[in-house]
Amino acid sequence: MNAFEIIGGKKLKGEIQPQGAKNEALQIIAAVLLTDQKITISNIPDIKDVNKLIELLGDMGVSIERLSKDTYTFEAKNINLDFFLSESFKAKGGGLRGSIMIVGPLLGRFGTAAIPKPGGDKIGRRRLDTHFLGFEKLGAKFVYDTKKEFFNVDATNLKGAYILLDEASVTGTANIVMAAVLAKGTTTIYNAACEPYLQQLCKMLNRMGAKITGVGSNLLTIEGVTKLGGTEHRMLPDMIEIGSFIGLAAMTESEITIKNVCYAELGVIPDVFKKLGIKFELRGDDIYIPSQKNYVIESFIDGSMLTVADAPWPGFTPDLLSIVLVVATQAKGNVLIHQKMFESRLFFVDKLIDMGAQIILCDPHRATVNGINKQYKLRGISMTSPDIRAGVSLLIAALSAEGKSTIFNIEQIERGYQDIDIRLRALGAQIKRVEVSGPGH
Ligand SMILES: CC(=O)N[C@H]1[C@@H](OP(=O)(O)OP(=O)(O)OC[C@H]2O[C@@H](n3ccc(=O)[nH]c3=O)[C@H](O)[C@@H]2O)O[C@H](CO)[C@@H](O)[C@@H]1O
Ligand SMILES: C=C(OP(=O)(O)O)C(=O)O
Repeated sequence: MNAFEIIGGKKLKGEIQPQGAKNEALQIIAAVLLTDQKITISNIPDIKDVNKLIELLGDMGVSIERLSKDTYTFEAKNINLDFFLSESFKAKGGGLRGSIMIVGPLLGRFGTAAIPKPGGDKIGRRRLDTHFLGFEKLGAKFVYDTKKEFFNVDATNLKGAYILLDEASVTGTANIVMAAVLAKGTTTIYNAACEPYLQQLCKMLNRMGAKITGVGSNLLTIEGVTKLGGTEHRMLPDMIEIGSFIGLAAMTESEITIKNVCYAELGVIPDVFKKLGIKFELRGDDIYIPSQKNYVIESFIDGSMLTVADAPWPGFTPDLLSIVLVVATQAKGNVLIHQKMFESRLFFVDKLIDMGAQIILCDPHRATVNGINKQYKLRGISMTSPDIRAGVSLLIAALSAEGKSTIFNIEQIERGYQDIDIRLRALGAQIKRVEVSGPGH
């Protein structure tokens, strides 16, 4: 096991390039199963979750060639459907959330699919009803083996249908879209998730020959086709990394330029950080954040306390709420953080309280942060990262804190952030990776 040792309290300076988007990569890479033609994908982040999915596809028979650090070709000519019965599939498929998205393409192309209950962060119940109810509407039958925690799905003939999703699930929408593109007839998906990564998926599928309209809205219409072909695709920069770096700059009073952010795709993310009082400017397509000692949280127009809550896109992504929370601890003013989607994503605040932050955890979904306006610095402690975004929030807290912090369980962070220690050191951070034995603190 590895840990990060951080000596905090240093200002950072320089430029940082966000990696390709993790959650886009998982959708896009699963989509290569929809065709026997070659697909070239670039700006793929070199992170644990993505590499696990690529390995899984390789095990299933996809020919994979790595052209450079971030560019691969995939050719899903000969897929070994018997692989689903293997123990190896059970172990690897269950290792990440994104593996669930192989079901839609397999169902669309081969009429059958299986998947162990997928992994991902333990941040509350993470049900899959939307996925399987959608497949059912398209004519598939699914069986869930509760003992083995295994889903089997079969469909001799997928047929287009009207599907009103029970919730705007991101991976659920991606999965149903990927099944529907090869179904017979027209599928309409209402209450579809519509975030940029899903738009990217739909655009790529259209380049492969799919007929999807309504991209970017919550009403998608898909006219099924019989075959899809190859294409090339480039991943967007990771918006969660971009938000994380804005937060990092503010907490550590650093002057940082985040390069090539595709600003138009960031939705309300920049505005939420502005509401925390953080100043930055757009220079070309870079976000420039000057070193700033203090930042003051805005109130609502009527003078009431700011609430930052998550919502399906174009609302604010839940994946950045932990970052907003940590950044607010050093702001001037108060904010209510309302994590509506996930039930257990705020349980890392005890570590921030240990570091000296003033936070009241009101209930599993809400925390009130009393920003201390940098009257004193947080103090370094030893802590364990419970999930990917909490992990990065703790990392940001540690970089701003006085003294030494140790963060255990950094595998959680590294499933989504590429070479994070190396990139932070390039900005002047004192962070080093150390090997530890035992589970940590
Ligand atoms: C691999 C991947 O892409 N993971 C992302 C994906 O997960 P994932 O696709 O698994 O998340 P879903 O969109 O299905 O749902 C996330 C949670 O929000 C709840 N929910 C969802 C929609 C809704 O309208 N109301 C509601 O309450 C769900 O019950 C669930 O608890 O989207 C989540 C929500 O943006 C992100 O946190 C994850 O990082
Ligand atoms: C929760 C996340 O990922 P996953 O859905 O893969 O667990 C995340 O990216 O913040």
